[in-house]
Amino acid sequence: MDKKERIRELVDIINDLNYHYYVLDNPKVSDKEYDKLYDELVKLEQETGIVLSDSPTQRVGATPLEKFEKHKHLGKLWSLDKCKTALELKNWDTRVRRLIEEYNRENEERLPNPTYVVEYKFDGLTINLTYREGKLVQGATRGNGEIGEAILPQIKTIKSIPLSIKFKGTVEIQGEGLMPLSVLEEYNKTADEPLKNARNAAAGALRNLDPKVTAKRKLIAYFYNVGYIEGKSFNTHLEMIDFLKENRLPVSEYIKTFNSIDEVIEEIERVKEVRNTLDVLTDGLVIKINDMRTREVLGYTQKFPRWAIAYKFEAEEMTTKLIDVKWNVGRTGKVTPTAILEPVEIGGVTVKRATLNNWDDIQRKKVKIGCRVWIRRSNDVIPEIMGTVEDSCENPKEIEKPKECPACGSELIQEGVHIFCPNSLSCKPQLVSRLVHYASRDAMNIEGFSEKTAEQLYEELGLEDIPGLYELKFEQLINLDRFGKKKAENLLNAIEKSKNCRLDSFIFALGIPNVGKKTATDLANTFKSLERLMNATYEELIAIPDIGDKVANNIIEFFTDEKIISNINKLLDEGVNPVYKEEKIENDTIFSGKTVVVTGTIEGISRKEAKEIITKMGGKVSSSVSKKTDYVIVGENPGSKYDKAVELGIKIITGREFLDIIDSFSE
Ligand SMILES: NC(=O)c1ccc[n+]([C@@H]2O[C@H](COP(=O)([O-])OP(=O)(O)OC[C@H]3O[C@@H](n4cnc5c(N)ncnc54)[C@H](O)[C@@H]3O)[C@@H](O)[C@H]2O)c1
Ligand SMILES: [Zn+2]
Repeated sequence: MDKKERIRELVDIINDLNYHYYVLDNPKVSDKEYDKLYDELVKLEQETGIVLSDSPTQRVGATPLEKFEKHKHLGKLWSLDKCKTALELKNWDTRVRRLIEEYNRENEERLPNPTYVVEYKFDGLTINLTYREGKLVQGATRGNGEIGEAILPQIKTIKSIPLSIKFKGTVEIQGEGLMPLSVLEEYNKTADEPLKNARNAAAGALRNLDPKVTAKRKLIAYFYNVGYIEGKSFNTHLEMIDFLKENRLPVSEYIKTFNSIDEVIEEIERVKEVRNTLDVLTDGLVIKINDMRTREVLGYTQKFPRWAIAYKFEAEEMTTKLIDVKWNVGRTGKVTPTAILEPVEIGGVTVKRATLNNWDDIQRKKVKIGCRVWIRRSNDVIPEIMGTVEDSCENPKEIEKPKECPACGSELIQEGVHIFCPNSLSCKPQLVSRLVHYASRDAMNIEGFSEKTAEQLYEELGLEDIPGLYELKFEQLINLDRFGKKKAENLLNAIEKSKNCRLDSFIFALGIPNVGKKTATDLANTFKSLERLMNATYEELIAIPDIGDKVANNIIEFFTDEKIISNINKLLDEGVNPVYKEEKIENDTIFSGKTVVVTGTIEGISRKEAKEIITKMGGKVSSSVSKKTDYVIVGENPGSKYDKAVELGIKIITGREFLDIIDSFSE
């Protein structure tokens, strides 16, 4: 195919993708796949000089839907130029600086050196508010940048958007309507049709004809631009943001300025690490020139301003084909589906498997073998299937709900939305993973005990339960494949050693559903003995700060199961002896029995750590300085507590001295 034909083809493909994305709020491909086609088109247009009249590179967004009234924006809404690497960003900066220099050479009134404003690039639906005489009179989508859809009733459901403002002139304010990720997760737990991602969720909600539906989606919004204003102008972006704040529009707390592009690049690296902790979807950062006069000089292309650029992060969402679904049995007997995928790269990692929570989830997400599915992977989270790409199935095959255990063939039982293999005694994967968990480091810490060991013990020695571990004999082990004298002895010693264990480790080792290391420690600290924990009441459990209704019930049910009680008794009979050890508190240190206040930052140690150490050293940490205070530890940039300490003549310890004290304490 020659370049001209390919251009025609790409224009058609991209226009179709735009229609699904902007008009139907239901994209057919991931942004990464879209961007690849778009970049190819841009390159071909540059190479050939051919730009078709309906090329998507010449337009913003898409034509507004007929079902809404139209709104003509007073100031145009733009798209953003984008880059993905530090080098591309530097190239943009070089262009900006060159244009500034050219201007400065020819004009008396020089433009200032650029200051860069950095903001999150929110991934939701662009909205444009119109206020007249201090009243919110219109709210619209971006549409094609000049004409959008009027969706005022829908926009009014966003509670943080003020219906009236102090400023009385006509003004248009642009921002982004968003569905917080926590809201999306909550919504998807019970929705008949789960939403595939937060962007489509927000866009679909705002462009729903029924504002009641919009209201249920609990959207929020952030504003970042004044597109049109009567009788007022701003010298800088920051001034404009202050205007938005004064008029009580919701503005993101995150906004930073830098004087060099290298500092911006450092900031990008930093934000990449933390972006997964945000509760809203961001697909990058936007870098803007702060000075408004410079913006005027730099101007616009057909599609975007030259004074701003989006730095796009690695995509977290992709589409790929579902090849198969495998059902696996876990430690508790729960049988869960794993999706086997056509390998796909997401954020530099090749993803081949993803989780599907349960059979109901598969039904709600309309997932079938042979269809393309949406995968989301963010940092260390296990990849998850979010939904199916519409009209993407080739010979789709329904996923059947298993009736028998894939490992042992027992008839499965349904409990709520989950299915379980009831054969907890001799279903191999259940026993193997229980043994591995029991022996793991945070549990009984049996050194040298691997999954392979567990399988051998089960298959070759017929080990049926955890207490059986303590009856293993040297003669049995020595006969196992890959076991020598040394290895057999080591294993027996490690098993023997595990008998003297800490209560919290033992509780964790039991594998109570939803009781992790932290909860196990809380339980040990509260009940101080296994017997008291086994007899704990619901009220006692729920009174522990981090334990909720579900976990409390899990614990009670666990300790009423006769099989489990009998296993625990066997373990105790074998000599396992979990003891509760009080955290030892030193009573012979500089802080013993003293009241201590910490102020300012101490390098290399957090406030929380400092408090923990002082407590461990027998001191009492207080938050305010009074005559009863014995010591005030003063770090960098101390607050008024330092002045107060000086005024009351309280002994001061510097951050440096404190670090020395800790060092000599821990030696
Ligand atoms: N998957 C698909 O099928 C498909 C189809 C079309 C477009 N897209 C995606 O959309 C992108 C281009 O579309 P676009 O022009 O709508 O968006 P864009 O990525 O070019 O970004 C421009 C928009 O960013 C928003 N924005 C968020 N935070 C901002 C901030 N702090 N300051 C200024 N603006 C901010 C604004 O609303 C603005 O309209 C593509 O690169 C692609 O990833 C995907
Ligand atoms: Zn089974």
